[in-house]
Amino acid sequence: MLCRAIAAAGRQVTDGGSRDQGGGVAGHWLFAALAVFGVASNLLMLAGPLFMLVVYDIVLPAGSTETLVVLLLMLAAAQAVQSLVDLSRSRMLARMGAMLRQDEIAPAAFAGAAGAAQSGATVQAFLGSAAALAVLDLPFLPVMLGVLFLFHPLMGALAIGGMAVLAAIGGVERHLARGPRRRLDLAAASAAEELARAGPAAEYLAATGQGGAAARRWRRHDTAAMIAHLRLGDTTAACAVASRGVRVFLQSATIALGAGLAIRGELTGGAMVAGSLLMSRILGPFEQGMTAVPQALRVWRMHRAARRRAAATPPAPPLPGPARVAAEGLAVTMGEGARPVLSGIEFAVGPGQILLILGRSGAGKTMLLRVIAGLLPASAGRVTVGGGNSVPHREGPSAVLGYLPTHPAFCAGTVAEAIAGDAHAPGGGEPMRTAARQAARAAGVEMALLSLPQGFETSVPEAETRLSKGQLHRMALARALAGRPDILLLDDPDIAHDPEGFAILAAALRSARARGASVIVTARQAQLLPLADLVLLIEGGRMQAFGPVGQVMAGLSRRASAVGTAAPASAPRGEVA
Ligand SMILES: Nc1ncnc2c1ncn2[C@@H]1O[C@H](COP(=O)(O)OP(=O)(O)OP(=O)(O)O)[C@@H](O)[C@H]1O
Repeated sequence: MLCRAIAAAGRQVTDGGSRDQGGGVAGHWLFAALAVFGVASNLLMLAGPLFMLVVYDIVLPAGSTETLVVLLLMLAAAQAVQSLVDLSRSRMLARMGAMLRQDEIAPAAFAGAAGAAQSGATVQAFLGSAAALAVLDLPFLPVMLGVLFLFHPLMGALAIGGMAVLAAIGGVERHLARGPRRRLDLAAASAAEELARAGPAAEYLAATGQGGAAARRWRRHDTAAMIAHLRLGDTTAACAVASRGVRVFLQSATIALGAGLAIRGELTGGAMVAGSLLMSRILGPFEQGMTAVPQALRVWRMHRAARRRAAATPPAPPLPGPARVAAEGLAVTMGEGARPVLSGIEFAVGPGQILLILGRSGAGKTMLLRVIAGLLPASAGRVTVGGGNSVPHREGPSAVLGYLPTHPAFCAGTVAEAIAGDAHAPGGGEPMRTAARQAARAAGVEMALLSLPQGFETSVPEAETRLSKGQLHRMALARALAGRPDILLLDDPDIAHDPEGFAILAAALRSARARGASVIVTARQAQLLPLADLVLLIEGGRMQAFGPVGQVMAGLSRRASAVGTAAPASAPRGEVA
């Protein structure tokens, strides 16, 4: 049974885990084997006390050396079997941990993989530890306790009293450690954040000489963490010493109690010694179990939360129709009771149309693009991406979507993979490299990328140190264009800010429109207006106007001349007023 369980679990782990077939079978075998082996291990635990009982009460009075040798051999065999059984239980639990870890990580989207990997690693580490075995052994404690009661009720009562004292010490420890543990977590997190920020800010810190202030702040947090760590250590050490003292004393107290009962003829000498051994086999696992159970509950809650997160992110459905993006009564609120950062947004962009979203800094342009890209949920209304409209908020896979975020960043890999790896996954290879070259050409960055040490095969981290900010931005535009996406979302493409870049962007937008893509671009300035078919004006998160460019501009001009001022966004290259 053990071999089948471990082999099935091992197969599942190495195969990448098909939970429906091999995974489920392996899980059932493991549970069954764990239960059987748990019973066996705990029954074998009684071999030692039984040996004492027989030696003191039968072998010594009979004076039989042969019986003593046979009993000793039987005890050695029992303990060898118990060691094997416990080793097998540890191995089964470790494999169960690996299966659960795989369960958590497999469904996680790559973007959320860090959280899943962390919780998966915690689950695996717990199940591979002695604490997990201690939890599994807890249900067998009443059996041991029952045997002690059989020896004599007073011995059982002493064990229960000892367990109550150990539980009280555990409770005091939890109470005293709560404060230092909270302070330690806070200070350690602040120190880690200070260090994490020092990396990206290294140039600023060096140039302005503020490394001293940052270092002082980090040292303050680190010192607070160190002090809290010391206090926590003092508390746990004191409680551990007290627990150990109680356990050792109780073992001697059992002997004393047994001796007293033996003097009164209520207990045999063998039961006295066996009872003392049994007492240590009860109190040790009980003490371990007290710290292991809260740990197990924390790990279980973490695992359940990870499974819920995985279930809450189903794969995107296929694009149901032609490229089209529309919003109806869309609103976005960040946090409970907060003012909406977007409200009353309504628009529709068809295939082969370019929509320009214009607004001042902080108007809500990025928020709107993020909702369309499926990165932010709408709190009211809906956005449909593609031809369908049955799913509220958003539908459509991101694979057909080209996206240029405000602060583009790239995953590790080569430049070619960074640009076209997703558009051509899982194929990769030559088609991917060709697509990367074409997209880079369209974004005006091909020559810069070819001049890198290994051209398009240069690693992204190296390219990032060798390319200018503008070139990296163009590389991000190339990534958005790669694979000729049906829907193209460009957030404030700063390539538009110089004449050469403007011409490149204009050509890329016209080409996307010509092949029937729906294009949405955000900007603070109006110089992209001549390229657009539609314009959406936002102010303070609210839609001011939407429609064909000529119509919206004419409306603005009429409104402006009615109040005797110039039209705000009508100046082709002026900032939106
Ligand atoms: N996480 C957040 N929580 C609460 N409010 C936010 C959050 N992120 C952004 N905002 C607010 O939402 C509003 C719109 O922000 P958004 O980034 O969409 O502006 P924008 O029009 O793109 O500006 P810019 O042109 O400067 O990039 C801003 O007032 C901003 O302060």
